[in-house]
Amino acid sequence: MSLPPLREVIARHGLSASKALGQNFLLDEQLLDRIAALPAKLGPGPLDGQDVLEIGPGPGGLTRALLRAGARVTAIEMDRRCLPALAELDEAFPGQLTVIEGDAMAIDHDSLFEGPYAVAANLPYNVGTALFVRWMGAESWPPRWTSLTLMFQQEVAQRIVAAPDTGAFGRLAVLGQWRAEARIAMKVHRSAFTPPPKVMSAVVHVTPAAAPEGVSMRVLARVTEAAFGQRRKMLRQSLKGVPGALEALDALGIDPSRRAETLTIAEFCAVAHALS
Ligand SMILES: C[S@@+](CC[C@H](N)C(=O)[O-])C[C@H]1O[C@@H](n2cnc3c(N)ncnc32)[C@H](O)[C@@H]1O
Repeated sequence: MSLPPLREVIARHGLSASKALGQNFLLDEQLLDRIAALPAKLGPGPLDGQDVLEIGPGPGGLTRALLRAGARVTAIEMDRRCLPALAELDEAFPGQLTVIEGDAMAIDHDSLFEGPYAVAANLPYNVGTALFVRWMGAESWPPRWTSLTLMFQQEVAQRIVAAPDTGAFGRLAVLGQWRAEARIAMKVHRSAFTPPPKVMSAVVHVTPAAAPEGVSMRVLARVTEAAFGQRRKMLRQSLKGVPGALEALDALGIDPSRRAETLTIAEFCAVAHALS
């Protein structure tokens, strides 16, 4: 069925963008359909008939693209002004949409679904990074989510997919890549948003991969936090406060005069394995 243009939905429901809620809306439906198609293109597969968690649907641009792709969408939105617009989508796609009013940071996402689910979101920067850390930091692996399709500021997206020996390589890269495939699937110009943000954006697509044996997430987080907390220092200095870390470097033949950003993710995992 044909839906009214998003611009009209926003005007009719008085959804002036709130800065405090990080609202920059996407209105280009072709772009939104391309984002919703990423799980089909890059894995794990088409969304048709699948459960999808969307955070921050706002006026529902990405939501309608996900619904068009045949997904069963559970959407968490903090701004109650958006609920009537989302109710219209529920009418247009009966039985496919559940809207939860609330703060996505305060909700246990796994408890919303009986089985696996994909995640899709265009989120404000601070909440997006915090949720990413939470999704990637799960103690048990593979996680219940099957993919993450997330809009970030381009600079954050680059930190997530960064390779060693680059300025962008740090804790987010290790977190995003040590047991997952993370890539920039699409760059999105700031002019695609209403209102346009100051910086460019990019969609990151993540699928879980096998976790290396015997590496504890907690220990890996401790090591990367210490190493990148003083990224300009040599490891012998930055890892001094992590019990056993310097001995682990020695046993693994990792030169302690190297700096954190020169270590590969496999080397970080080897250090964490030795300490786990
Ligand atoms: C960048 S806008 C994107 C809106 C829409 N998905 C789009 O692409 O046009 C971010 C949305 O997230 C919502 N939001 C912000 N913080 C949130 C939170 N902690 N939990 C749930 N929704 C949140 C905002 O109200 C807003 O609707």
